[in-house]
Amino acid sequence: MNAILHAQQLTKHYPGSIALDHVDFTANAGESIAIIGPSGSGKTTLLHCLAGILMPDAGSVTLNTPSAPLRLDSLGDAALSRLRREEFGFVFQQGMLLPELTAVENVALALMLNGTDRSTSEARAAEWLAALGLAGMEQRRLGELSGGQVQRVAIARAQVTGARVVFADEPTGALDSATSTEVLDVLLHSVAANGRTLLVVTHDPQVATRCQRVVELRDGGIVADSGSAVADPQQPVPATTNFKGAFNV
Ligand SMILES: Nc1ncnc2c1ncn2[C@@H]1O[C@H](COP(=O)(O)OP(=O)(O)OP(=O)(O)O)[C@@H](O)[C@H]1O
Repeated sequence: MNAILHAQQLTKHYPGSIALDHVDFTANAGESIAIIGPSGSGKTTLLHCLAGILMPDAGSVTLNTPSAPLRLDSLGDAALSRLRREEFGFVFQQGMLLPELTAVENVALALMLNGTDRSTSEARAAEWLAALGLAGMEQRRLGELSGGQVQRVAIARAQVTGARVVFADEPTGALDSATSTEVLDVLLHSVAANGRTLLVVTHDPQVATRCQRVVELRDGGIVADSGSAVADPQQPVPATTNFKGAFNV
């Protein structure tokens, strides 16, 4: 098993609450992992600590990179921002995309922030949008897209840079059930086709059922972990929708 992200004794306090209490956790390369648990159990705090968005009060997070293991707390702000831009992708319920930009500009921006020129970035972004079923919608602003289409834009943005780990927080939380299924299919297939690791915080049993591994939090601690089942990125995820495009753009 090839560990990609390792958390050791992660602890995070807020006034009046312990959001994370000495959590040990390892994500393996290519796994899709659902993080479930009641409201307030620490799911988002765990995701944010693993992604270097939030620094824990104690404990550490280590990302295994091809060159060497990197402890997130050993990096300065600039290095941490760069690592997040290059290695991590984010699909949140809202907030990661800019409404004043078009779909293609939103996706291309992730590449441009990493130094890729505009025309290359937009060409690559358009390929991703097409692979995720949004061909012909590249020039629409977010307000001209449905909720499910906006989440496809977010899924494209999260992966266009080649991020090795994708973090999602309630990616289907604002969608109806049929649209949730479609967006989930797009997310799981695109991540699997590219061999990425997916960590998804969810209240949606459908999301948890379709991930390879389920980790349950309660009161800031992991109380159940279905364990690493399949960590084979070549293994197809069962489809409920037919897709155009192989995703590995
Ligand atoms: N910025 C903050 N300030 C104070 N307390 C916080 C803050 N963020 C989280 N908490 C507290 O930390 C605990 C864990 O919160 P967290 O958001 O991680 O839970 P969650 O499982 O993601 O919840 P939900 O499912 O409702 O989103 C909760 O008790 C919460 O009130």
